[in-house]
Amino acid sequence: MKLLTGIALVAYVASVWGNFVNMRSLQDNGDQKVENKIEEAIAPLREKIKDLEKSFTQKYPPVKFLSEKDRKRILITGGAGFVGSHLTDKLMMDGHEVTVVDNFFTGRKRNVEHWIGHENFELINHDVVEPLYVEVDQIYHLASPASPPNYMYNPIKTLKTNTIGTLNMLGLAKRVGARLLLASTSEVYGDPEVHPQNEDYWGHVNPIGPRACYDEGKRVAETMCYAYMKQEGVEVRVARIFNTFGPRMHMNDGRVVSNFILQALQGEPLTVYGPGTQTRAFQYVSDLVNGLVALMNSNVSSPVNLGNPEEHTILEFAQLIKKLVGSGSEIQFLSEAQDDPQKRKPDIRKAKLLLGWEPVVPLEEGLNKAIHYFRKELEYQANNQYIPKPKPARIKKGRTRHN
Ligand SMILES: O=C(O)[C@H]1O[C@H](OP(=O)(O)OP(=O)(O)OC[C@H]2O[C@@H](n3ccc(=O)[nH]c3=O)[C@H](O)[C@@H]2O)[C@H](O)[C@@H](O)[C@@H]1O
Repeated sequence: MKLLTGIALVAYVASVWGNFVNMRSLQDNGDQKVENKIEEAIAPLREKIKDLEKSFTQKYPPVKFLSEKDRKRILITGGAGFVGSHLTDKLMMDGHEVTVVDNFFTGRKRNVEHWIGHENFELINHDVVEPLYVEVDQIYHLASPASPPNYMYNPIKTLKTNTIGTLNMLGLAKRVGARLLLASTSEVYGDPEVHPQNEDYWGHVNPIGPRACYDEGKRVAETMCYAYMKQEGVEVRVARIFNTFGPRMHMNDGRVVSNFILQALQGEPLTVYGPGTQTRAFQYVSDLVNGLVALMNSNVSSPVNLGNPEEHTILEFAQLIKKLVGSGSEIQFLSEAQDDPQKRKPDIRKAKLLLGWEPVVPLEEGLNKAIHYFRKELEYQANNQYIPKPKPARIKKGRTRHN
């Protein structure tokens, strides 16, 4: 009896197992088919993703490989601005790790968007007036509006940026043992009584005039650098930057180069402030960037002028831009700007001697590049303007329309 029950039980289990196996294989077949179909459908998508990944990794400008020993972690404050973004390009292409900090007051994401996603690049939306905690080897401290209309727009903020902002960056340099380069300015010489201006000249600045927020802000920023150097042993570099121009200047920058080029391109009058006899010497942005990097990596801790000594009157400059653009614009004389420096030209003997640096881009070549850039910007603006489409008349069903 026991044997019979056992045989019946085995037979029952065998039949249940058989059914189960049959059902599983049917289900497996069904699942397999579904899986195959899904696989077929997503295969082209997989290919597309691969292509996208490829184009994504290929889209960055070429970056040198640097060994751990040579690769530096570099912070650029104001790195999304006009000069900062060109410096970002140079340091990224040289193979360093670059962190850009910008509050986007005058900087723009567009200036550095070609690096977003790169493993060596980081973009932080931050105002240097607040402390910052990052680990870096070098700090290029460029954060500050630089164009007179921009820095006069909110003088208190300009002062805070150049004083509290610089203190914060020096504090960071001290904490992490980084070297800091301050982007100072030819404006520390004010309306100069010495011509050309060398680094030993103490300047002639009106401390309560409209430019003072920037001029005095930068002067005290220099003072802070040397106080941190003497008291705390922070390594500092100070670049006194003279008038600089090039692509990525903001369309509304308000400085003379972008104003004249945009006015000439649009057939509007070129606005000369005063009689146009005041002089400036203009350097192309790539020359400045090379000078900044050379200074940072030198052993020169005292201030160094970086500029192009080719001097022109503003009127000559207006005529040159008109000629290069091929523009029929008039020249319009407006009232003189208050405390406008009457003569400015850098003495760059120190940079030549100690850094082996001098500008190499001729003025007309640089201007042609800037003209090309602004022409494209105007086209970009024209193509991206929002023009609202006329709304179709709303017809409500079931009701008579009264016109
Ligand atoms: O370009 C720069 O890097 C420098 O620009 C400014 O100094 P500024 O020389 O006054 O610069 P601009 O506003 O470009 O003016 C240059 C000259 O052109 C004149 N100008 C400006 C604009 C304009 O439409 N028309 C015009 O005649 C100004 O009155 C001034 O005499 C900043 O104050 C500096 O810190 C900065 O280093």
